[in-house]
Amino acid sequence: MTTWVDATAGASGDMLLGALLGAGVPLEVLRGAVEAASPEPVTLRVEEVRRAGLAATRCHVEVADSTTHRSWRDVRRLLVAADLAEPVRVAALGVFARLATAEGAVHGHSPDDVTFHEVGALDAIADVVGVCAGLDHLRRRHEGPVVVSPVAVGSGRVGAAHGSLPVPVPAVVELLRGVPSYAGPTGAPPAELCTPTGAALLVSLADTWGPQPAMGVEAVGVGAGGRDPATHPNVVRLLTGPGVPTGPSAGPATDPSTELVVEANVDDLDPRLWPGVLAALLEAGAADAWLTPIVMKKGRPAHTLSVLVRPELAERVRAVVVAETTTIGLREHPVTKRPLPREVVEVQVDGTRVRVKVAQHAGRRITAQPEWDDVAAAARATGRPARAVLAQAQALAHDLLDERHPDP
Ligand SMILES: O=C([S-])c1cc(C(=O)S)c[n+]([C@@H]2O[C@H](COP(=O)(O)O)[C@@H](O)[C@H]2O)c1
Ligand code: NI
Repeated sequence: MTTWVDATAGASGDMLLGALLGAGVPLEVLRGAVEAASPEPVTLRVEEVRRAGLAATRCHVEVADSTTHRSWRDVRRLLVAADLAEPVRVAALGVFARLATAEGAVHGHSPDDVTFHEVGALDAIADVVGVCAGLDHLRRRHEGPVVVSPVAVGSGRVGAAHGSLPVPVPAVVELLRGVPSYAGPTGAPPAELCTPTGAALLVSLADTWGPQPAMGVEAVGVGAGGRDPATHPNVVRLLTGPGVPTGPSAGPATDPSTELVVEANVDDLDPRLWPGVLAALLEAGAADAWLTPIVMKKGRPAHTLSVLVRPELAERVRAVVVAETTTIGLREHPVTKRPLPREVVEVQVDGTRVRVKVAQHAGRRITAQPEWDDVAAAARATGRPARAVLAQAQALAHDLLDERHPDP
């Protein structure tokens, strides 16, 4: 599943929240994460609005007036202690680390000494945690890359704590180093189109940058900004749907695609580190990562580490292999991947959600495999044996799909 974020009218935290809601993320997912991370009450209020004639979703982040200034250390402590799903916590920490590094660079401080005021108030915590939770929700159902368009940053000047700042504001310039950005829609009045929080979210979420890739769009979210200039719709759009291979083999999403296998033979890594290496590679976007025991040159017992990855995510995988193992070189070869058509459905086993991956061949359902992490969680929650949960989830998925698409 591909996600494309259209930031050609700019981006801010609340615009991204609106886009995620419009693309089908339940408000409760965002509220749950925001409430878990906020030290003071925060309300998310949703309103259907128009921007230059386009229907859009406005997410208002409402917080009580507060004079509390929080440093990056304070925000980090809040996020580490919050009752958040681990991937959401890691993503939110990454976004705030980028903000702190950018603010530190601009003001000449170390990131740890950065005090957020405008950028670090409660609404920014809500924006960051809410967007990370919303994207995590989409990705749990559908793995796949996030592609972000070139970012419109705006022009002119904006009032901030330091007086009037030039647009793009200095923190945005730092955050968007090396990624495509430009002033924005022709004829747009001078304004700040991309805020530091919006920029930090975009660079953290993006796997790659560019125009909409070939994809079969299914869900569309249109997130409204606060202003409504007549020159262009002040919105972020978020599109999701299956990626479609292009080029000579273009066809449906399940056509063969070319991926890379990145490999290294390693004989000198503490074996207790391997499980963490494999987990970090999957976290970085690898489709699979595995070890094969081998006997290497000089009769040394060793492992071949193999990682299957889409080309656009290969750079992240290379960085993880080099950082997490002792290898000083990599081998790579292209492979053809032939995925069967599949979808993920959700069933409830004794009130606990279990995702089931259902694959087809020649137009018929051939497997329905519950996600093991969900089965283990449901077994823990219910006290039932995991194999009973697994069998029930499988049967429920077949029942659900029989109702939806009865076999001819
Ligand atoms: O508060 C600070 S230090 C601050 C720095 C900068 C720099 O670019 S440096 C910019 N701003 C402005 O604050 C508001 C709020 O930003 P959010 O990301 O929290 O929405 C925005 O106008 C920034 O340009 C503040
Ligand atoms: Ni600043």
